[in-house]
Amino acid sequence: MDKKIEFTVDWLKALAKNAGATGLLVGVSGGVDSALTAFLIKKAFPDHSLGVILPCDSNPQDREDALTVVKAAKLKHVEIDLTPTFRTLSQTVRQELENQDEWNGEKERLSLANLKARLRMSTLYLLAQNYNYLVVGTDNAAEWHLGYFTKYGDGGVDCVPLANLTKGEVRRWAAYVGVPEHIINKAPTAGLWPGQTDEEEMGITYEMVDRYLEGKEIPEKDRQIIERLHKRSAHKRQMPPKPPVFK
Ligand SMILES: Nc1ncnc2c1ncn2[C@@H]1O[C@H](COP(=O)(O)OP(=O)(O)OC[C@H]2O[C@@H]([n+]3cccc(C(=O)O)c3)[C@H](O)[C@@H]2O)[C@@H](O)[C@H]1O
Ligand SMILES: Nc1ncnc2c1ncn2[C@@H]1O[C@H](COP(=O)(O)OP(=O)(O)OP(=O)(O)O)[C@@H](O)[C@H]1O
Ligand SMILES: [Mg+2]
Repeated sequence: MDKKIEFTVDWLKALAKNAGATGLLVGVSGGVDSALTAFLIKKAFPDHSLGVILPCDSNPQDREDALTVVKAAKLKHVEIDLTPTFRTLSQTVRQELENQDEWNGEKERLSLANLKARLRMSTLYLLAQNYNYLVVGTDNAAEWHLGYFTKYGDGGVDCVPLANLTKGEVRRWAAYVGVPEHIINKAPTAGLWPGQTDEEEMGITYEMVDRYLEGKEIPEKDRQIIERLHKRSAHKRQMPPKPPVFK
């Protein structure tokens, strides 16, 4: 594991160097994926790495956990509360569409959740240019394969160092580098609405997705869920399509 971690840290260093960037930053949520990423960027750039805590109508415990992570990683951090921005923008759009009787209440939870992820992305890029850093993503292999991320939200990043790691591997690497145990054992959540958990929303457990990605046998119904989510999210793993040249 030591060698694999070193390989990933070297990869991050080379990526930044080739881009002319002087360091790396990551949004730190209090979950294990960003915790591991926080430790990796600190290893890559001990003096030029930044953790960014971005509460957005969030559970206050997430902020506490994020502070625990940056402290454990000895990572410099900034905190920017996006709650007022989120409320202003969402209420402005909602009011305008309600005036035209076009606000889709059924889509409200998801559309506003994705807005939170995209406000975080915009904030991370503002900071990235300020510091001349790259934005490091936190998607693991399961999230990447299923498309369980917001397009141009948490999916809008400069690199995805954990994209080959199953959730189990993320937890093992996290334990190895020193992420606090209660962060590793938390139920994975996007934290986009109260009570949200990844496994409930995806309709499948990480254990099953990991087994599938490792080429092991899984029940047929789970395989179907994975393949349906993978197919449906193909557009998120590609550049936007353009029409063929008209002749
Ligand atoms: N075939 C296609 N070709 C090109 N574009 C296509 C498309 N189908 C949809 N689209 C576009 O994509 C949009 C839908 O994609 P998107 O906006 O991502 O939205 P969607 O996939 O519906 O939702 C994002 C999911 O990721 C989860 N999430 C988000 C953020 C963080 C985390 C976490 O684990 O922390 C999880 C979130 O809870 C939710 O389940 C559509 O509104 C449309 O604009
Ligand atoms: N409150 C937040 N502050 C800063 N970044 C955040 C916040 N919430 C989410 N993010 C960013 O969005 C990413 C996607 O969240 P995701 O839930 O997949 O990862 P995680 O919280 O690190 O781990 P887990 O999946 O186990 O909850 C986070 O890793 C982080 O980079
Ligand atoms: Mg999370």
